[in-house]
Amino acid sequence: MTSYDPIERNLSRDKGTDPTAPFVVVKDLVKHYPVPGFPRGRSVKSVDGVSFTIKEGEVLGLVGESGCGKSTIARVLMRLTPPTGGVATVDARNVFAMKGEELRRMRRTMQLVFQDPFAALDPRMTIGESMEVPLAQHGIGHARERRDLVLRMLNDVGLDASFYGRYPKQCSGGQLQRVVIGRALLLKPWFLVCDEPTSALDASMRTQILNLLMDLKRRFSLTILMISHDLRVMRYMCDRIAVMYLGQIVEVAERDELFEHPRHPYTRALIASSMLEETGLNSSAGLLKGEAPSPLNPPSGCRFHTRCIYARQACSENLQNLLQAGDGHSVRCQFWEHLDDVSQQTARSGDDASREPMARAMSA
Ligand SMILES: Nc1ncnc2c1ncn2[C@@H]1O[C@H](COP(=O)(O)OP(=O)(O)OP(=O)(O)O)[C@@H](O)[C@H]1O
Repeated sequence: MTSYDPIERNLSRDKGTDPTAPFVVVKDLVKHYPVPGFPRGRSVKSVDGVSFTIKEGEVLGLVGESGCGKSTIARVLMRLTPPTGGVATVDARNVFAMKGEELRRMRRTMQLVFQDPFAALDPRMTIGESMEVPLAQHGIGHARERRDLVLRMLNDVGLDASFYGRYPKQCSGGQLQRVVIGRALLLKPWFLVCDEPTSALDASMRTQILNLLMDLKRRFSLTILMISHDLRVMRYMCDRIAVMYLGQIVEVAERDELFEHPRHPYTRALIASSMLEETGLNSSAGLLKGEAPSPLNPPSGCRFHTRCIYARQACSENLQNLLQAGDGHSVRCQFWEHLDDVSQQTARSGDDASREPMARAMSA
């Protein structure tokens, strides 16, 4: 067993990496799940050509409706399931090419925090035992040292030493999420992927856990990919936000830029929906036409065109690329520059009641 060196992480980060390069680079990521019983080539296109970067110390948000592929990106990045295509590098190391000892070390530096802390912990093990498992798996410290590290980490995540001997059923959801976050941080990761870390918690707990994550990010110098369907979480936590729709990113921008000048109709609908929800109005009324199409057979052209109130004929015909829209803003909509005019006309005309809530929310 090697003794645990808390600065080992920083030493290995310094080896020959360009400090100005993005820390995480994901390029053309594809994950298709074959459908059993269907002819070859028929597959669920869960992630279909996703690219993004994350700077060191940055929190990038990934937001979109349920089923758009957010968790799949997390699982592929963590090597829990193989990609169908694309490249991902973390600290200039090709994550998908790693094998053996290199892969084992990579797993230590990239950690995933899941949505449901109850499912993430073994109910038969005490909190202390569960937290010590990854330390033992990675050969960190002796039994006594591991116990000390866990007790220190419990304190770091705001729990007292009595939690060491408790079982999960003796803890609340918020306390268990603190345990799960602490367990991930014990391995001193560089990169934390948080997949809906607060969606199983009530509103007051949610804020506490988000505050804790922000505090730990600073203290542990973390780079974070924050996954959520909740734009309020994104606004609170993230430096930049990528919006996903049906396996693709439709817009990426700095947080304030995204909320103040959303350029993709889907982002606009999501923001309007979130604002209506906050004011207690029916958040789904009139904002998006119909249901999201199946990822088994995504629409041609712009995938959002079947639900877009601004869609034109060309939207179903042309393959959409992510275009630079200025100010570090990228958008996958060829008509984005006209959208402000169109929303104003829609708000003025008032001829379609179903569009009014969106127009009102947009101009608020
Ligand atoms: N193992 C699998 N086999 C087949 N299809 C899958 C598999 N895992 C996910 N999918 C499909 O891939 C699509 C994306 O799922 P994913 O869980 O990544 O979405 P999500 O945005 O994270 O949604 P949620 O927030 O509900 O988890 C969905 O249509 C889902 O049914």
